[in-house]
Amino acid sequence: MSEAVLELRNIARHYREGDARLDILVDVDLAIYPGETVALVAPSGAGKSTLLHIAGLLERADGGETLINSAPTSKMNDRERTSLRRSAIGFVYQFHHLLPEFSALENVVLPQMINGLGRKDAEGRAQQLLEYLRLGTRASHRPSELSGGEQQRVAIARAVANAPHLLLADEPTGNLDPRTAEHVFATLLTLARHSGLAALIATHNLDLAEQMDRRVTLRDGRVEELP
Ligand SMILES: Nc1ncnc2c1ncn2[C@@H]1O[C@H](COP(=O)(O)OP(=O)(O)OP(=O)(O)O)[C@@H](O)[C@H]1O
Repeated sequence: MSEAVLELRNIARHYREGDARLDILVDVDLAIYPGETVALVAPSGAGKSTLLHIAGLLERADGGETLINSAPTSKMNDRERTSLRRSAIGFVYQFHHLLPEFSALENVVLPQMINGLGRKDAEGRAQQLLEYLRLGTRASHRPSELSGGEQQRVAIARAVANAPHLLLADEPTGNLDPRTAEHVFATLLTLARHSGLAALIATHNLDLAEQMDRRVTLRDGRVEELP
C-alpha cells in the first residue's frame, strides 16, 4: 500500500474549564491513504472539529504525532507548519468563509498567489477549477451574488486550488438544504476521487457518509471504525 497522506498517532488533546479538565481526544489513531474518502460521524461535542484542526495543523495536540505524507509535524515551528498546510492541505468549512469583497475567481486565485504562483497561472487554474465545478459563468460574481450551493462550490475550488494531497471538511453541507447538500457533496466526492485526494469529512448526514469509502466515529476520545 502507498504511504498515508494523513496519519494521526496517539493524539491527545484536552481543554481546561476552570478547575476541570476536559479530555476530548484521548488516544486517536487514524491513517488515510491517497484517493480514500473517510466520513467522520460523531455526536456534537465529541471532538470532530478538534480532530480536524489538529490534522490540518491549525491546532497543536497535547500528545502524539500528526504525520503529513509521512513527515512528523509536532517538532516543526509555526512557520514550517503553515507552509506545509498551505501546500498540502485544503479546508472546507460549514460556512464558506469566502472574502466578501472579492469575486469568486479572486477567492480561488489568492491562496495560489500566497503559495507563490504568479497571477496569470493562478487565474488560469482558478478559471479551470470553476468551470470544472460548473461555475465558469459565475467567476466574476462576489459571494453575496451567489446561491449557498454556489458559494460552497467556490469554497471547494479554493480548498483544492493549491492541489493539496489532503482535503479536510467540517460539515461542508451543514448549512445547505438537502437537495443542494446532496449536489455539493457529490461534487466534493467526484473532485476528491478525480484528483486522488485523501479526504476526511465530518458530517452528521448518514446518507452522505454512506457514499464515502470508510466511516469512522469518535468514542471516548478514540477513533473507531464504523461498518
Ligand atoms: N478552545 C476550547 N476551550 C475549551 N473547550 C473547548 C475548546 N474547543 C472545543 N472545546 C470543547 O471540546 C469539545 C469538543 O469540541 P468540538 O468542536 O471538537 O466538537 P464537535 O464534535 O466538532 O462538535 P459539533 O458537531 O457540535 O461541531 C466540546 O465540548 C467543546 O465545548
